[in-house]
Amino acid sequence: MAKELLKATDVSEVFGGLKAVSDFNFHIDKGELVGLIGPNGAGKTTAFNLITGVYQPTTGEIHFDGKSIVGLKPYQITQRGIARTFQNIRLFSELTVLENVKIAFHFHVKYGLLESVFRMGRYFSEEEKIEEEALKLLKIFHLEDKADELAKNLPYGAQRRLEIARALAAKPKLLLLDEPAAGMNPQETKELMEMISWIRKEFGLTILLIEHDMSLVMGICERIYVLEYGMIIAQGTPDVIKNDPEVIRAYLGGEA
Ligand SMILES: Nc1ncnc2c1ncn2[C@@H]1O[C@H](COP(=O)(O)OP(=O)(O)OP(=O)(O)O)[C@@H](O)[C@H]1O
Repeated sequence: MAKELLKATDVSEVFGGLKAVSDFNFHIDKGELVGLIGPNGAGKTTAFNLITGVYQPTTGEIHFDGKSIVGLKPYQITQRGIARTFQNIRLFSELTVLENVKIAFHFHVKYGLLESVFRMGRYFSEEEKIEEEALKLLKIFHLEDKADELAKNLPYGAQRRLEIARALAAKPKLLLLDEPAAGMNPQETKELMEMISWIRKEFGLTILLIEHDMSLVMGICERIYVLEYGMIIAQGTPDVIKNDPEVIRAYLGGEA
């Protein structure tokens, strides 16, 4: 059996009087592709914000790779190996497509200040390596022809793909995708699904995704958690979820 990579135990998050996430217990094993679904306001993005250190849990524990990550800052959690994309795309809009990916790589390079000032030695070889790796990622996401365009000038679907490419530049073990297919047409969504499956294998990733597009969730996730009012009301394989009466009631508006 695969080893647990992420585990949340009795996690709650209270905003004022509202329990946005309540007694959240879940786990993701290494290599799994797991979906997190639920109606608007169910607490999905709050769960992502708790995992990535944007919020601290009011109560409960979160372990990543066997160690607690509660209390760590978002950048420390990125360094531990968790990267994410956002529901509202957050790119450096005035930078080029290539620069957006190269910036993320820079978190991982090791060269001293003097070397970078004088642009000598290791700096050059690191820069060349970064550019090469960034271009490789752009190719995976069919963005290599757009490398020199400003990020803001890309069509919406391409901006979403660029966000994933940038997240991968942080070399994560766990990738969190917040509505990656939002705003995409069916053809773009289909291509995105193939890309997600491919990068998982290629990079040995574990993936947790929030998505409203049921064809995507049911098509690629092995396991799904369903949230309603901050609580997990169901979990299981796509077949189990599709036929769960609680899910049909809560999420699909009563239609079988
Ligand atoms: N920073 C905050 N302060 C106060 N309330 C918040 C905060 N963040 C989220 N909430 C509330 O917590 C609840 C869960 O919100 P969240 O954004 O996590 O839901 P969601 O499942 O991601 O919804 P959607 O599908 O609409 O994105 C909502 O009632 C929301 O208004």
